[in-house]
Amino acid sequence: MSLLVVRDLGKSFGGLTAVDEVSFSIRPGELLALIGPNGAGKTTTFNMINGQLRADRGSAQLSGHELLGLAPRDIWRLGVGRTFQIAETFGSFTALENVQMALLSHQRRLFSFLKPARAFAQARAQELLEQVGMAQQGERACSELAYGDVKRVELAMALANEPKLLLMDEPTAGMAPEERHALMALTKRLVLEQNIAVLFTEHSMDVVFAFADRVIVLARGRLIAQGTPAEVRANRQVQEVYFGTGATFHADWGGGQ
Ligand SMILES: Nc1ncnc2c1ncn2[C@@H]1O[C@H](COP(=O)(O)OP(=O)(O)OP(=O)(O)O)[C@@H](O)[C@H]1O
Repeated sequence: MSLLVVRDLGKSFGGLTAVDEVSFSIRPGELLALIGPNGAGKTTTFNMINGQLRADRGSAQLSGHELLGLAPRDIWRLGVGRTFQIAETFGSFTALENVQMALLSHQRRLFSFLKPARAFAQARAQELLEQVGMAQQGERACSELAYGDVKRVELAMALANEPKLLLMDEPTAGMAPEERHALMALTKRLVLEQNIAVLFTEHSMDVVFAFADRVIVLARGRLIAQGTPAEVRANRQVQEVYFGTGATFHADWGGGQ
């Protein structure tokens, strides 16, 4: 049973069709990678689903609820979460405080200083930090943490919203290969345990081939292939689209799984 069903999604900017009749679906517990060369329409697709960008055509239904046309906050409340980067201004806050803020915001009690809300958030924040393997570092300022650990805190913050669907835009950008794999292995374990569906974009093909359950491929706004990582890797049209565009794709071509 699909959680998110996207049908004939479309968006144009002036004369440019950025996303053209794109259809796909995701099941709970599934990691679906959205890949494609630069300018393929990945970010535009993401932003239509999370409400930041108005779609021109199509539909995106979460358990039968139409998302298109809703404000980002209402989409978030329906259970569509996203990883967001800890802004520099919050770097001075501890890991625990950052997760607490995400929790209080989820409960619509942001900056509530009522004792019960604070106590609840503190206990739950600690639990979330444990889930991402950061229980011992809760009192450290995020600005002092290693990059991979900041990413773990950001994952805990995304989970605070108890999402049904998690949108991750290049979750491993800027990370070293071992760090990338550790973060994605953790993400995979948590989403399976919590039955969350994940849609992620990723330029690193080794991550895609190692962790995605299924892959959809966009090129110039159109969905040109979908299937298992092995099917997509063997797809001639996909190989043609990527040829000469990304050294990463070719370098890591055989390195996944
Ligand atoms: N606000 C905008 N106004 C005009 N054109 C836009 C706008 N946003 C995106 N585009 C164009 O739409 C197309 C798809 O862009 P998009 O950012 O969705 O691609 P992408 O697959 O996410 O690329 P990348 O991998 O480089 O991030 C591109 O040609 C881009 O230039």
